[in-house]
Amino acid sequence: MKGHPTLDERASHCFGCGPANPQGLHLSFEIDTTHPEAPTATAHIQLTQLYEGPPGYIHGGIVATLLDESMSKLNRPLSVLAMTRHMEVDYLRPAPLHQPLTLISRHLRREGRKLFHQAELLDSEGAVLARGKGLFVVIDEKLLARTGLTQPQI
Ligand SMILES: CCCCCCCCCC(=O)SCCNC(=O)CCNC(=O)[C@H](O)C(C)(C)COP(=O)(O)OP(=O)(O)OC[C@H]1O[C@@H](n2cnc3c(N)ncnc32)[C@H](O)[C@@H]1OP(=O)(O)O
Repeated sequence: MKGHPTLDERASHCFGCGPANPQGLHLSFEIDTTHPEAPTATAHIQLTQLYEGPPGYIHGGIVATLLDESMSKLNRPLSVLAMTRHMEVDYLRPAPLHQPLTLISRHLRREGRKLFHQAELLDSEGAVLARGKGLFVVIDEKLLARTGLTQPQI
């Protein structure tokens, strides 16, 4: 795969976390590996009207994106490359724009190639606004190669 960019080199336009995407969310996560088998990822966010769905609130698709991105950040500390295979979202309360919110994900369990994660979007009082559960499937070098990428250092 010499000559092909690594995944990290191509990830800078990721809508969720890529610094080079001017229209992206620019999410930045703190990863806690105090318990290496159960890492967590936390981001502090505050979204503008660009992401509005119902008046004053975050669009539901963006809420799903936040949860998905948050869960995806658990894969590297688990030393795997994995993609979302399935996710479900509980929209518990409308998520407000212009207010500080917290995004927290945690790894639940692994069954072979299947990683089960969970993520929550919380308001400043700690109330859960949305909860996602995700199945991420570990991908191999062959799939990565089909996308023209090479393995990053993990
Ligand atoms: C490269 C890393 C990039 C990181 C960027 C992160 C961005 C944020 C995260 C994302 O949004 S990723 C983008 C959205 N996801 C995708 O585009 C993935 C598209 N799907 C695929 O490419 C393939 O489906 C995938 C590589 C994930 C898996 O394909 P496979 O053919 O290797 O696996 P398969 O579909 O057979 O499913 C694997 C296992 O999951 C099981 N499974 C599927 N759906 C299930 C379900 N709903 N519940 C429980 N198990 C389920 C399935 O039965 C099977 O179980 P077994 O291995 O035990 O046989």
